[in-house]
Amino acid sequence: MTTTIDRLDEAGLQRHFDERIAHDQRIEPRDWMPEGYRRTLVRQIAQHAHSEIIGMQPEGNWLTRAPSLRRKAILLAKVQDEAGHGLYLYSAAETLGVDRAELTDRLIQRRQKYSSIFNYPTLTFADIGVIGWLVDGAAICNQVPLCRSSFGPYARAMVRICKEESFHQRQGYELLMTMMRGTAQQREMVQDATNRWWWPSLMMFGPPDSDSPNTQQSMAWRIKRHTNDELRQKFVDMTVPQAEALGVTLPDPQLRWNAERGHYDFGEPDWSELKRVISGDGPCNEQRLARRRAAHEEGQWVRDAAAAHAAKQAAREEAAR
Ligand SMILES: CC(C)(COP(=O)(O)OP(=O)(O)OC[C@H]1O[C@@H](n2cnc3c(N)ncnc32)[C@H](O)[C@@H]1OP(=O)(O)O)[C@@H](O)C(=O)NCCC(=O)NCCSC(=O)Cc1ccccc1
Repeated sequence: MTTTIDRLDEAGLQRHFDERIAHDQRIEPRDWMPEGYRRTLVRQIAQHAHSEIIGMQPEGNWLTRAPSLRRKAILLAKVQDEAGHGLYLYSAAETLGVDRAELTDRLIQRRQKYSSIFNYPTLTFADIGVIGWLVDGAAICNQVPLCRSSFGPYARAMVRICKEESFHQRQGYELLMTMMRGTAQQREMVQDATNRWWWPSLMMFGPPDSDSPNTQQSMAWRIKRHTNDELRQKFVDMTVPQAEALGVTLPDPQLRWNAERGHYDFGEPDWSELKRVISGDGPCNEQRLARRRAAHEEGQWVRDAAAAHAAKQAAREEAAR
């Protein structure tokens, strides 16, 4: 088999790749792949990794002010999980021949994006619950299909990430249930946080399909398995009954069940807001990137020490041979 592939010219390799995609077979790092496929994966996986790392900040904001030791331990574990997700994803990107340090530079220099959702502030502890419920809920909707993405390392990273995300979603919902059983002021906090995070959560799925330059090709390559609008609809359908069970109102007067379609109808997100936030003009963009840059610079001595240690170990092993 390998020798047959070795003898293929560029057109033959492309045909072989297309057949594997058509048969839902995984593409692995050493397989031939079109340059555009590699570039698209690096773009999406790196953005996803950056989102996990920047996504630690809004929740990290409440670590020192969690209302109990139990809530603090839960939040700390969640934020650490997000660091882990970032690391799996950077590792998956590295199998495509890019370097994690280079990807971090691209983020810090604003040459790569991260999810719009992490540019909104976390104003009260109810935001922590709503991030778990809505933001992790949206992340799960988007990422479960990515477990079947055509690129092996990305799909496999997603399996573990999704398991952890679903735990995150449940902890958020449980926190909100607890607050809803509390005082009137706590219930107001939950409603206020829901009002602020609902529309930004819908925007996490990206622009509408009619304005999404990458969807068609990414679907053809089976990197993405559903369009942005399909996933947004799935999220709305899944979330409305959860809001009812919780006792909060979703801030969309157009939200109603459409028996004919078998789905909820919902209002149009403000796409100009998504564009603004993506292009750097959201409420917290400056703060998030400044914090990431400072953490990177302050961590230089750790990277230097790790590199010096690795060099010393390698020299010792060489001497012992
Ligand atoms: C659906 C989409 C995000 C976008 O579809 P595509 O086909 O790739 O693009 P499309 O043509 O539709 O858009 C045109 C342009 O707009 C960009 N853009 C679009 N939407 C956004 C946006 N919302 N924010 C910023 N940029 C956005 C897009 O990159 C493209 O720009 P480019 O051409 O690159 O310059 C896809 O990349 C995906 O599924 N990614 C994997 C999932 C993922 O990354 N999840 C991360 C969040 S979950 C998490 O971290 C877990 C967590 C929870 C709680 C706490 C902590 C952590």
